[in-house]
Amino acid sequence: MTKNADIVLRTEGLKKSFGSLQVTRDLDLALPAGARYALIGPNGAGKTTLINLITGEMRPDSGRILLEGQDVTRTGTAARVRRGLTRTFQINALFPDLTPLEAVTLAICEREGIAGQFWRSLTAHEQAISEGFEILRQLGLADVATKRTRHLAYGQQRLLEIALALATRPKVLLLDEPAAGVPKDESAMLFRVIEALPEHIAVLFIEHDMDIVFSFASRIIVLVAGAVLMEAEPAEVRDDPRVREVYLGSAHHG
Ligand SMILES: Nc1ncnc2c1ncn2[C@@H]1O[C@H](COP(=O)(O)OP(=O)(O)OP(=O)(O)O)[C@@H](O)[C@H]1O
Repeated sequence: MTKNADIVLRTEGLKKSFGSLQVTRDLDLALPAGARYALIGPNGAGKTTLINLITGEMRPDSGRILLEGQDVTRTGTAARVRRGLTRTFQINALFPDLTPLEAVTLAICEREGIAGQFWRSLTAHEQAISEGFEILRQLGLADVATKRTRHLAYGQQRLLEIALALATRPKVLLLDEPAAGVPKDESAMLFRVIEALPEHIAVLFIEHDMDIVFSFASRIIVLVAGAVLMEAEPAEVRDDPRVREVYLGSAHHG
């Protein structure tokens, strides 16, 4: 069992309905530091809704969300990001005409509250630039740091989204289909980078490709109709007859 103190993100009894449709049913999750957890489940299981609830884009009908033991259920999205709860989206939302270095540096300046302050000492900006370059290097994007984003391969663009998320200094990183639209050979590369992110960051990712899930997740949470069917290590999930029946049996999606 993971010690209580190691849990970075916890949800308790989360519930959300859209009209009569219960999309999140009494959901209890616990994400320890260093987690590389996959969230899987058939289409409509409520995966994206769960991420939206955790980040604050949606309010739960009841239940609590705890970040490092602090209740953030009523905290706004931006404040959650400042406290280390960050996500990426399924849809690419990058600025095509900025270079990766410009975009990441800008994100760091935003974090530091020095964006747009040209009178600020140059040192502050220089620090932001070198931190930005370091993040890009970590993600294998150093070679394209000064290319315009529109000229990057799609897999590199998805990595840049993760770089922008890292610029917020996350403790919890929620990745909604980070490899969506990326060719299969590039998606394994992308997940190797995710796997190698700093140890202290807890990662929860939604992914439909089971090869990827079984290779890169340290644990898998299986969501069916808004409830956790099981949470276990990949081998156990793979062998579970309920998962085969409910999820893998209906795997013609994504
Ligand atoms: N804003 C909304 N209003 C009404 N219904 C919604 C809303 N958002 C999601 N739903 C419904 O809630 C259910 C869960 O949706 P959600 O997108 O969370 O599932 P998912 O597991 O992420 O699915 P997918 O794998 O297709 O992305 C679906 O039936 C969806 O139609």
